Amino acid sequence: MELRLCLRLHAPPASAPTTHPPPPLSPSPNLALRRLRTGGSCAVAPRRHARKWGSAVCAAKADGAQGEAVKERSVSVVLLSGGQGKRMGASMPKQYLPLLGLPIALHSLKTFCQLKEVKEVVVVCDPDYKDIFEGSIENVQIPIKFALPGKERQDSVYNGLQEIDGDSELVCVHDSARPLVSSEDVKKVLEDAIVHGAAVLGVPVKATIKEADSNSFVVKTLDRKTLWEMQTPQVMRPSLLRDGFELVKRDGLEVTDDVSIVEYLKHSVYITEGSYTNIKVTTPDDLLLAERLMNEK
Ligand SMILES: Nc1ccn([C@@H]2O[C@H](COP(=O)(O)OP(=O)(O)OP(=O)(O)O)[C@@H](O)[C@H]2O)c(=O)n1
Ligand SMILES: C[C@](O)(CO)[C@H](O)COP(=O)(O)O
Repeated sequence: MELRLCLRLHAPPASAPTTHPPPPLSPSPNLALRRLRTGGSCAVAPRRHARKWGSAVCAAKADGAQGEAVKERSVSVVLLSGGQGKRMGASMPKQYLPLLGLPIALHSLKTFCQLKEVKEVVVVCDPDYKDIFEGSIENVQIPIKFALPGKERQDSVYNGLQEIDGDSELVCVHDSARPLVSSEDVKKVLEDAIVHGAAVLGVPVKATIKEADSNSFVVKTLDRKTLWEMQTPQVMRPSLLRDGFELVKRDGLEVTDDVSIVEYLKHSVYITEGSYTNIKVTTPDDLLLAERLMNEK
């Protein structure tokens, strides 16, 4: 499918190469450091071989098994574009700021529209910004639908979920503020979601993380090799998200990501190892970093 972006707000970007860096197969710098500290041999299993922690969350592939095929046109994408971007402090919501000449939100829209697995995209956005999406992509063969944003991110996800096709096998929730997600990583997380019912892109935490009390005293140091930073897409069977939302709403729970809703159902969630480059543009420095990473793509 040939896609051509025709922008009303900004000129189209110069055609960029579509190759992506390979997924991070080599151990993280932290792992290398821990190797050094233990005299060269690896005292901990590489993170991609980590297996299980907590009650309901499993870590990324241990056996290198191939993911299951995701059927063509079986996935509904909910593209979240309903935030205000307060931390960015710009004159418009951050997802509409230009990144290499294209509004941030259109970068991932383009990525999803190019995937044969995707049957539709539900854009959750303020109606004032609908025209940024409408007609932004020429020759697109899937419907672009719209839903209204809610007060919090989870309310926007709920509204988007109401608009998806009833026959979809997976719902794939993505922050439009993550313009750098690669189609390879999206495909991996879709495959894992088909196998496990729910999967999320994540990367091993690089920092040392401590829990503190309300007086800023350390309570404990968390075991870094069990910690992953969550990204989007977050993908699950639609029934899991619907059932989860019922419980979450009943119990008045606030969540900051979507698989938390599935975890609340006590259903397992698989972490698909993603890329550190899949950053969320949150503050002005992220915009500079995103520009640089996008140029290197
Ligand atoms: N009520 C909301 C809040 C957030 N989002 C979307 O969820 C993603 C992640 O949220 P975040 O980065 O926190 O965006 P904002 O809420 O816009 O940022 P801020 O907290 O700085 O206002 C973004 O793509 C944002 O547009 C949304 O659709 N509806
Ligand atoms: C879902 C998420 O992108 C995972 O990292 C993130 O939690 C959403 O952003 P927020 O800034 O916490 O609303």
